[in-house]
Amino acid sequence: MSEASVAVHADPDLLAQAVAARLVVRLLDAQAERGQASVVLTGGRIAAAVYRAVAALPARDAVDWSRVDVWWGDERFLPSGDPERNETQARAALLDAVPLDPARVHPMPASDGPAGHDPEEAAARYAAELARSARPGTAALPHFDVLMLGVGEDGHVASVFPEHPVSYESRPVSAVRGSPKPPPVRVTLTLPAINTAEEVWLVAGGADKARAVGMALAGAGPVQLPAAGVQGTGRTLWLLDRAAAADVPARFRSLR
Ligand SMILES: O=C(O)[C@H](O)[C@@H](O)[C@H](O)[C@H](O)COP(=O)(O)O
Repeated sequence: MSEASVAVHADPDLLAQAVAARLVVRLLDAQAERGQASVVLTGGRIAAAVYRAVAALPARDAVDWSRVDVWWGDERFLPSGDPERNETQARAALLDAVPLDPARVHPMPASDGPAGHDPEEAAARYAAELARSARPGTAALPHFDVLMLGVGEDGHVASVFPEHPVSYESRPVSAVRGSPKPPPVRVTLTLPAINTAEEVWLVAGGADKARAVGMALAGAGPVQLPAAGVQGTGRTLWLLDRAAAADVPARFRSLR
């Protein structure tokens, strides 16, 4: 497990640009090392800005997109193509613009898909799809080179919400009902699954995130503040704009 580190950028736009540049480099490095790369996407405003910034980067063409696996950390359980789905947002902002292998793009099931209107069944199907991509006999999950997370004002990550039963869940994928952030029904990777990623990046911009970010870095409990329970196996990186970094504890400030 890795110690957290913090990088701060002047404003949300520069934050998105910097995360986009890091993401391209991370995918290139993974492909240089392993011949392929895998990324876990998230939803929300800052994630969409990052995806648009990657699409606009000339260096994105240096990535062999046909050898990138794309997974999602969480999804809003809505019909396929719904504009509120994290998948729809990511496709519009980035995925439709790069030559991915459709077989390597792994959206979470939609509410009008083969799982029917049953988020538990959708979670089970996604867990099975992850397990099929895992190295035989080793694990229930494939290797994730980088897993990106937005951070909610309440400290949620993916769709793991504070004090919600999902924050105690040990299976890798869980249905979520009664989400405090709309829509109420979701599917999410759980903290134990998120924490198998080699690098986890928590991306947050804006003053309304400062409290949650500060408390997570100060060592809050993972049930009270799921962002505090996130740790990549190789690296845990908080990527913030100045406003979101306002309450970062002093011991991380010296690292900037
Ligand atoms: O489905 C979602 O809404 C997300 O995956 C969620 O975890 C999001 O990343 C955070 O709520 C931050 O979202 P913002 O960047 O929009 O604040």
